[in-house]
Amino acid sequence: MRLDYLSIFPGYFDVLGISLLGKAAVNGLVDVYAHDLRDWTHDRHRTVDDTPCGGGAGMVMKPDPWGEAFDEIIGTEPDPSVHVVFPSPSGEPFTQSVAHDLSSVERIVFCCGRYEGIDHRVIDYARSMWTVHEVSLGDYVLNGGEVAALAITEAVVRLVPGFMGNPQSLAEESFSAGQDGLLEYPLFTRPVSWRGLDVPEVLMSGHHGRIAKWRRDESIRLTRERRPDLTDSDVSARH
Ligand SMILES: COC(=O)c1cc2cc(CO)sc2[nH]1
Repeated sequence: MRLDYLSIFPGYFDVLGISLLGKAAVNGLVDVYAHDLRDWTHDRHRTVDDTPCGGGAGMVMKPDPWGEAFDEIIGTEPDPSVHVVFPSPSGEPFTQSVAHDLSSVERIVFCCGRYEGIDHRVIDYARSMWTVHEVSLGDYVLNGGEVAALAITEAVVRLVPGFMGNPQSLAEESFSAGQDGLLEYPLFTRPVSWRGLDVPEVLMSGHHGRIAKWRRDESIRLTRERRPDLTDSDVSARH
């Protein structure tokens, strides 16, 4: 998998050389390239923004540098196998399902906006050439797309076959298919007693059936308490 990042702050992506992602990059599972959008400007100030047409506060990212960067980094011919991701507060929700879909593609280009956002024609042009995902991580404001791109990257790359040491750990996570859309149950390890707090006895019983039931019940309880939106009618009936 090749990952490209287009940003006026490419340094954000130095972190991808660390930990698991670093290992994946080393063993050739993932190739990471960060690019400074200003490399495709031609004026002395390396200008990437301008005032919004129609007025309004702030600045908008000019389309020209993006187009020239696309030409050099991706190419000038349409190719639906290239997936271009625009993190955006007005995007579609980024979910584990989207992460799963992206984990099997060969190439992802992340376009990180700053200022008030990117001239919309950049997104329209990208849609005419590649497979585009405008995705939101949630209903909150960031100053740019870089942090969102890092979060999306981690969610996607950890699902790439061969990336995680123990694939079984993927199966039991919140939001993974195996959990029926429920939140993950509470986790415990040794010591059994810690600062007057004990591991639930059932988890030390060695009784696998009782342990599985306790975990399921906890997942249902947590989901009902914290994420009623996830417990739609038939799911709650099933539990
Ligand atoms: C100029 O701001 C951006 O490009 C921008 C991208 C994103 C993604 C967010 C979380 O979904 S908030 C946000 N702002």
